[in-house]
Amino acid sequence: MLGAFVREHWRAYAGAGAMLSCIALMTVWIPRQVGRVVDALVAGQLHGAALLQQLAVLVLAGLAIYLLRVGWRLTLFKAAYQLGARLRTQLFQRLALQGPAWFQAQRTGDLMALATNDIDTVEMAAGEAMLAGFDGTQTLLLVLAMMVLAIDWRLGLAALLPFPVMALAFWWISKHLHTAAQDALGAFSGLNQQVQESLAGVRTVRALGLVARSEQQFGELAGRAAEASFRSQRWEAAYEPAVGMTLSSAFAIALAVGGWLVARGEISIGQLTAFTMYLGQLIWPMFAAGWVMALLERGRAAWARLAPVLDAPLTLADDGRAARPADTTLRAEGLSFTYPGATAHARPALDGVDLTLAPGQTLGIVGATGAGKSTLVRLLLRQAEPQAGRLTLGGVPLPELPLATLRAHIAWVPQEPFLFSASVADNIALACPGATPQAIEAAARLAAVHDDIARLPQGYATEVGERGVTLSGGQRQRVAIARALLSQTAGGAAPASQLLVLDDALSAVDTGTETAILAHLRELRAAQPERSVLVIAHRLSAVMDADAIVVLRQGRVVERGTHAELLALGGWYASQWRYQQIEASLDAA
Ligand SMILES: Nc1ncnc2c1ncn2[C@@H]1O[C@H](COP(=O)(O)OP(=O)(O)OP(=O)(O)O)[C@@H](O)[C@H]1O
Repeated sequence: MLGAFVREHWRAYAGAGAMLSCIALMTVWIPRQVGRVVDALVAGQLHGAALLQQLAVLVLAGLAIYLLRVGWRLTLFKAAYQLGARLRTQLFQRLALQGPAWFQAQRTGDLMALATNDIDTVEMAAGEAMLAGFDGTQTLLLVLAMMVLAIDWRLGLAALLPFPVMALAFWWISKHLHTAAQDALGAFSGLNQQVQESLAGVRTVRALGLVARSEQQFGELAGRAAEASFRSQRWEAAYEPAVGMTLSSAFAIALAVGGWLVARGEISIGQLTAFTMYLGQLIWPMFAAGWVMALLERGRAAWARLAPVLDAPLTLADDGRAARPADTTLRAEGLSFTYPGATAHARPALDGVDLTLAPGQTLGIVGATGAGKSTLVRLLLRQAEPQAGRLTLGGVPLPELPLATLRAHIAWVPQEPFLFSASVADNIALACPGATPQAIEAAARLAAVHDDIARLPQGYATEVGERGVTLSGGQRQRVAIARALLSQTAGGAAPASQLLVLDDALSAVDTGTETAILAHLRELRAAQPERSVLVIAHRLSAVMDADAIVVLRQGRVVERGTHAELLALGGWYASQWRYQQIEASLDAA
């Protein structure tokens, strides 16, 4: 991935490399020139305008180095930031393709940390580290060549004696830094997870009086993250003393051996001056080496966390190519599903379910909690694949349809709908961005939420979601119903969906509102006779007018028929109906 990125942006990398080469050449030229100037001064051959000219050339060279340094950074960082943006997009695309089974095994905080912290770390490794590594190595080789070849090889070799020890120290530090960096990134992820959970559950935490415990937990995690970062920084900091000690030993050796060579007349004072300047120039490559190693180790640790997510096999295949069938009969045949991770003797969530929903019909699904109703919807939306049996739309098995086709066919209202941080109107028009205000209001009226919206401070323009007004559970459900109904009626860019799925979507509204919404749905169906509705409900009044009702118990169909037939059957439905009727009359009293 990194290699491919560098190849693609070779111009930026080559440009930055060329600028760095110019810098390195000028950098090694300067001491040599200073040496010459010193020797000429000592010999009394340089003064007046000639001296000023030499000094001006040196200053200009310094200025050119400065400008080139700015240039390479700008060129390269642009490329590195592009890498960051690319990685983030790739991560997001990958996440969008994953099915719920994959998300169940992930922690939100980890994914957020990957998208921010880990990608930043990889970005640093690809930008600064790569070029500083190149620059450091180049400067090191040039400076060494000048020291050994252009000044005196004996002096060069003697001064370099402490360097192998430093290389050994670097290797040892990097080994520890890699582990420490991995721990630090992991600890940051854990902290992120805690922030995410605490904020999402802040009301529950407060209501249960768990603020102190939550604070303590957070404090502990923050402490652990800080400690892990500190450990990693401590290893990083160990590079500096290693460089410092090596260079001071090298300076001591250079002065001793160099002084002796000058005394014997084998090198000039100017050459010794140049040599010590070269030694000083080794500071940057040495520090660069430590710094680059630290960045690369951190980058490698981040990449090791990022790569498995980018390469994880998709849990949801989207390779169906069938066209949208003309006949939209939905059929389940022998449908069975067991949740992954369920114990061997656990009952399947769905067990040999057969049902049919013809175009224009309404099918009600009822059953006690845990009977498998929501699981059926999950399979219908292909959030999971059945282990046995199949679901077909117009005879076409669902996996043979492109996911986009299937999802455009279904308008789904989940039990707990999500509202985005946007206006009510935008939330309703989520699936049909081009919908007119009139169409949005019509959908809101059908979902019996128009009056509630009209009472909001800015009506349809009121911001809701995390950053806006908090709507009640029932209002949220009705906004979601309006959203689904709009996607069934409004033209917009997307094709109108044909199947409305209400997954216990009326649970939080009162019986009167439920009756009003169901009456609207009936009117709508009369106008659009080919549309079908799947109603999942606890409250039987929501399905009593359905063309057929299926009762699930422990994943199996135990009763089926119309409301009247089921009452006559005298089974679960009939007793549940009686019970709910009594409950309703008690509520009314
Ligand atoms: N993500 C999951 N992992 C494992 N088991 C699950 C999962 N979701 C549901 N189940 C189990 O599958 C069975 C059917 O659950 P499902 O949610 O379909 O029931 P339901 O009829 O929709 O219930 P409710 O009316 O309470 O929403 C239950 O035994 C439940 O414990």
